[in-house]
Amino acid sequence: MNENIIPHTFQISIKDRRVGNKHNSFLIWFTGLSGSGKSTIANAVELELFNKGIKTYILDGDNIRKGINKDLSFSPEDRTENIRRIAETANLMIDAGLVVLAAFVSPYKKDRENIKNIVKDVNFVEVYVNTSIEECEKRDVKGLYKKARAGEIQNMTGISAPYQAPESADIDIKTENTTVEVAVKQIIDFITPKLKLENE
Ligand SMILES: Nc1ncnc2c1ncn2[C@@H]1O[C@H](COP(=O)(O)OS(=O)(=O)O)[C@@H](OP(=O)(O)O)[C@H]1O
Ligand SMILES: Nc1ncnc2c1ncn2[C@@H]1O[C@H](COP(=O)(O)OP(=O)(O)O)[C@@H](O)[C@H]1O
Repeated sequence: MNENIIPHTFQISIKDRRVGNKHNSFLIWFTGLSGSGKSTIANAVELELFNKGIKTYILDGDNIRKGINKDLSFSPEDRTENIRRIAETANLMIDAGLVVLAAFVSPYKKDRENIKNIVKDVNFVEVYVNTSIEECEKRDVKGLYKKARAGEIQNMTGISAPYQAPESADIDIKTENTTVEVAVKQIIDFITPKLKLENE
């Protein structure tokens, strides 16, 4: 019963951890179709941050859907639960003082809104990796679109399941006319002021 769970107060706080790391902690959330470029851009942003001494971690399909969420499918209900668990995991990592980069299709607006409730608005940066379905299908990095067209994959986002595009993402990257380098610069420029601790 939830009312019987009484949280402990530990001596080391989120603030202590942030001061120890010399930077703020928050979540950078990448949303977009499969093959839009979420992992490629998140990876390049992490490399840049890591080289500046920022403590980071990437959450993506490989470490989540093959581990903690391996029981979940691509039904709307399971996608909602997928995003909820990832947001809770990210929240712990924010608490641990990290800049977390999360790259998930996250096709439903209400699920992305719920992330803000879990990690709090101030800790949430939304990046829309805005690539058309035509381009993603042309790239077909993993051959999934071909399989979806052949009816071998159900609920494929953009083909047989919806993608609800963000209307006011913090950063909107149109990868069809933006290089990875330019996208990384756009993101780094946006988040740099957020890395600063209060009273710095
Ligand atoms: N039906 C269907 N729809 C969309 N994507 C599919 C599907 N089946 C498998 N895949 C592969 O799983 C990756 C998406 O998982 P996510 O956890 O990001 O999806 S979601 O946020 O729960 O919608 C996605 O990875 P990315 O290509 O990195 O986006 C796909 O490779
Ligand atoms: N401007 C760009 N930004 C990101 N990826 C790009 C861009 N142009 C081409 N690509 C290619 O698109 C593919 C995106 O794949 P990936 O990053 O795995 O997407 P996702 O994680 O969204 O499924 C990669 O092969 C990448 O090299």
